[in-house]
Amino acid sequence: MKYEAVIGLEVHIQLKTRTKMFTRAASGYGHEPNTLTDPVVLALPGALPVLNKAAIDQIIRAGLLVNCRIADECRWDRKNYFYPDSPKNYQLTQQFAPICLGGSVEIELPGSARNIMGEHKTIPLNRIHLEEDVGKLNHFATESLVDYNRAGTPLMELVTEPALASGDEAAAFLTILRATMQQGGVSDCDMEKGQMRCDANVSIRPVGSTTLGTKVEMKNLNSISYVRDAIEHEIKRQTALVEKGGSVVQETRDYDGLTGVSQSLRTKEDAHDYRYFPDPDLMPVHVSAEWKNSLAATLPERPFDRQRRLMADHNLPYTITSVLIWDKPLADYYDAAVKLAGSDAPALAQPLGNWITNDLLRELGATKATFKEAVAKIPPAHLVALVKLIAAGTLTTNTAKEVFAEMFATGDAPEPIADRKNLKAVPTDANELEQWCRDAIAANAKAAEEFRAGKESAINGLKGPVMKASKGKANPKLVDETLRRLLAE
Ligand SMILES: Nc1ncnc2c1ncn2[C@@H]1O[C@H](COP(=O)(O)OP(=O)(O)OP(=O)(O)O)[C@@H](O)[C@H]1O
Ligand SMILES: [Mg+2]
Ligand SMILES: [Mg+2]
Repeated sequence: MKYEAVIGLEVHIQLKTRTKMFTRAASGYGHEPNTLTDPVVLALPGALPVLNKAAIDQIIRAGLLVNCRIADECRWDRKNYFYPDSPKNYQLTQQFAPICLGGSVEIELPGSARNIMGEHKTIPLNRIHLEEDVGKLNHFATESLVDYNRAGTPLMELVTEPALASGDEAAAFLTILRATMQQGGVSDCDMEKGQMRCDANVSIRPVGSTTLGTKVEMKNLNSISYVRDAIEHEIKRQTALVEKGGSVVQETRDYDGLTGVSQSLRTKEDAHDYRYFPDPDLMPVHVSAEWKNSLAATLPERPFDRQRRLMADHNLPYTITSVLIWDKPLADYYDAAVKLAGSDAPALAQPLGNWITNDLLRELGATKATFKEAVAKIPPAHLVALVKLIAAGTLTTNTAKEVFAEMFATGDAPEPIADRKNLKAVPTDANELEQWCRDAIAANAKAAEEFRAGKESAINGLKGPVMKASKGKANPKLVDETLRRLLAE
């Protein structure tokens, strides 16, 4: 029998807010242990929570970015359990009335080659709710110490429907989700800092079956490639088990990304009973249409929407757009440049894309400069000016590269650089140019003949001698035009 995998993800993302969810204590990472605390975070007797509106703003923005319906009202529940990372023995969450309902995420699967767009699929979501993060246990040789700095940080939990089919799909999902939330300013989603964490639920079923198999939840997956590996590993483990006549037991497993080995953490028998109940200290939150709309107005274009627009409006190839859309400042730079190109945009849109995704990024990599520093050196207007000089034939691709390097080094505009380095094609006397062209045709009768017979590339054999006669200073565009005119005579 053939089996297929069914996967559902639970993704926790820390929301970017200045302070914690129910108190004024600061949110942050990398501080001295237990310095970002106060009586509310530590759950000292008598401390009462006060909701941070910024956390609700952020989760509404997150929900709108992934097409959720925003509930008119959401409420708070206590999820009760004892563990030393939680100072108050319960976690505030939204079990029964979450703020974001449904929704979907568009993913792109890997294409057949790097330069070919992969298939797009829509993954339905179940909900997104808000909860508070817990503290962190640090284990040493003989003791464990708890750091409550993370406790109380606003944390969204996004839950997908069981609708993904492979580790690759899960990786594609997390990749676009991370970019969308980063670009929307919802979170930095740095997985190494624990700002984005994922649990993967995996089951298998016979191909064609519509009922779900028993799921296993894989926890502690702290990179996208570990999620992909853990899922593939778990699909193999379950398939082998079932093929041997065994059956999958519902359990939580821990996957070690370094060794690629998983082990059972707990099975269904000791599954938690969290004794959820409404929190008596917090009021329900009402979300008005005005509140929602004002947040919707602050959202950026989503990456795949942007890609479709760039391809449709500027005829950009997939290879260029698939570099731009993952990096908002880079794509914004491109948009700014095209806007400045004005009526020349149709001709310059693609060269601009090439210069940004090839030359600018190469220079960034080579100099280890930040993008901000690069933009300070080469503002979009300077790049547009450079591309215009090439289009006009004043610079050749080669001389433009030299100018570009100097632009990056000095922050100067291209024109003065081309002047002082004497790189501009010199406006040649039309008669002189025509004479050089006539000489080249006469001296290379064979190439001329071939061109006239339809061999387009033969004209290059005539351009060389003309450029040589001009000592490299002739305007290549004019040379091309003049040669064609004379050859047509
Ligand atoms: N049979 C199944 N096979 C694969 N995935 C499943 C299956 N049934 C449910 N899932 C997925 O498991 C996840 C369940 O997450 P949810 O947060 O609702 O519950 P939970 O894991 O029990 O709760 P907790 O937040 O306490 O871990 C969802 O992503 C869902 O799509
Ligand atoms: Mg969950
Ligand atoms: Mg779970």
